[in-house]
Amino acid sequence: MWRIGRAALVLNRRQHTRLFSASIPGPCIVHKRGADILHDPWFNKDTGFPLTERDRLGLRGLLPPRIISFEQQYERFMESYRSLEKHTRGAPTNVVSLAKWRILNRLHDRNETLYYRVLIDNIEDFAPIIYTPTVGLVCQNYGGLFRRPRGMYFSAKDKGEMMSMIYNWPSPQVDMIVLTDGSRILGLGDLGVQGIGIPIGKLDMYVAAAGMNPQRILPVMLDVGTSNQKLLEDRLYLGLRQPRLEGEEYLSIVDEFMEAVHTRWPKAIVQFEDFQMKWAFETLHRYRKRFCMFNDDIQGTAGVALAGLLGAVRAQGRPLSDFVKQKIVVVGAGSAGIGVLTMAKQAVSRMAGNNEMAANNPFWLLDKDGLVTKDRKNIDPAAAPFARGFGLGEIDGLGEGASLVEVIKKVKPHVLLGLSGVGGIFNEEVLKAMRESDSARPAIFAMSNPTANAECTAADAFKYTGEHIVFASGSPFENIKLGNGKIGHVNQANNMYLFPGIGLGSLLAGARSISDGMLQAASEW
Ligand SMILES: NC(=O)c1ccc[n+]([C@@H]2O[C@H](COP(=O)([O-])OP(=O)(O)OC[C@H]3O[C@@H](n4cnc5c(N)ncnc54)[C@H](O)[C@@H]3O)[C@@H](O)[C@H]2O)c1
Ligand SMILES: O=C(O)C[C@H](O)C(=O)O
Ligand SMILES: [Mg+2]
Repeated sequence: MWRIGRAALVLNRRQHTRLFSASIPGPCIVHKRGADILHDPWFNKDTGFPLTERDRLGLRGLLPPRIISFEQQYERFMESYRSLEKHTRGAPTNVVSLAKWRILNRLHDRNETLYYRVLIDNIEDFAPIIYTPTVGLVCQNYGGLFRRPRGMYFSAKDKGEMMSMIYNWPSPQVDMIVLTDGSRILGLGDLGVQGIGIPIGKLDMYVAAAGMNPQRILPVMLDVGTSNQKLLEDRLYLGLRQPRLEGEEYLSIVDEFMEAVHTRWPKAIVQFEDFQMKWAFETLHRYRKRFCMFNDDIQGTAGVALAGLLGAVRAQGRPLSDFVKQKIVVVGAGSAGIGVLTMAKQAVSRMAGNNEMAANNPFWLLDKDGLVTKDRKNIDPAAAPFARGFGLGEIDGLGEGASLVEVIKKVKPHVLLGLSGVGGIFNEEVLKAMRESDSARPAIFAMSNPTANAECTAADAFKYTGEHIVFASGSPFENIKLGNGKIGHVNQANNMYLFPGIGLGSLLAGARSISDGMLQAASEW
């Protein structure tokens, strides 16, 4: 599926050129003059302005005399990027990644036309820099990296002001908004206002992969405080220095924002991103019938994971209808894990009929307290539908809180899927236990981000479970050389292969809401 995803990304590149060139400011009315144009990344062409435009727009004398074409500027940027790569070779990965992010971010802040052309043409190289995993590092260091504002910030201090604030955004039309409150950034936890890096990176993928007009996207941070004590004590922290709001006080901020944004742009699509679990489900339930919105961590992830689960059946050389016979162990019962199981259960019910599902529950769900069963005390209502202990398909000897190794040894699952946020929990013992899978090609999906939070590396999965596995991860890993010329192929199971299509499809269809059926269709496409 994800290879198709890449094809879709590449396909979009060609489409995108048409779309993008259609949407990027060609001959348009520019109401700015002189230095204001040079300082506006939407309109700036740097040294590419021809003499006629320099005269007409009051730029003569504000640029070096020589006119450098777009293509020459492109080559010049790529040369400086490749030179950076050469001169940082051997430096620590984080240092290199942040240096690459900085050179791309400077271009983004200066000349968006050139930036998106460069990004689209080099998407496989640059996605891991402007998106996962590097974007996680950027969010962690945002206080020191911040140079030029991008997007809008609505804070708890703006209560009652949002309806007027929304008109401060310079673009008359906004199609796509990615919104976060910074409460669960990737697997890095509460990063407060520094989480703005995620909406910016996600929207870059909308432009690069779906051809969205960069002048009609809007990254938004809802700064409702943070529970991250380290940030509250950090002198460079740019957000509200207060504990994170809770309860109705919190929801009133989100309510006011959603009202304000849809007053100005009634058809704007809002993607909720990286909200902590309780608000991820609550806000999805609260808004999905009133606005065109979705939660990417719950629904986008579910779509991508279902695509991968169906792809794993195909990779195991079995008919898709065998999906209902797949035994699937999911580690992580948060917004992502529950989202995946909910969609997978819908797919099984659709394929096999509800009574079959009850009889042979094919899912085992674990969280930080082990296997979730009906004996769990104070079970999370979201996890309850997946608690073991019902139906005839019970495998004896697996009680409440059973460990992952116990579950694998008893169940011999076809699929082991991680959305725990905890790096390395698919350790050698777990991965070796997967050798006993009932599948000739067990699937291991280490979907947590960023890389350090992946449940296992690709190398360990191939090394300990064997070279016949189907492997996918949330953050990119290189393919593995297995020796004798054989390659262990690594897929990327990331919702970036789904949300650009969901947003673009909803926009082009003029959808008033985003249904589960749309996400199912996207995952089966
Ligand atoms: N690949 C993707 O497209 C994608 C999409 C969404 C989320 N994610 C990643 O998934 C991870 C979780 O996201 P979330 O929103 O569900 O987080 P969350 O905090 O809502 O849930 C985490 C879950 O993992 C469980 N857990 C924690 N430690 C555990 C352990 N040692 N063993 C078993 N379970 C454990 C917790 O009990 C909780 O149920 C993050 O790293 C996130 O980046 C990846
Ligand atoms: O941001 C990503 O890379 C995927 C996902 O939305 C996540 O929260 O991990
Ligand atoms: Mg996310």
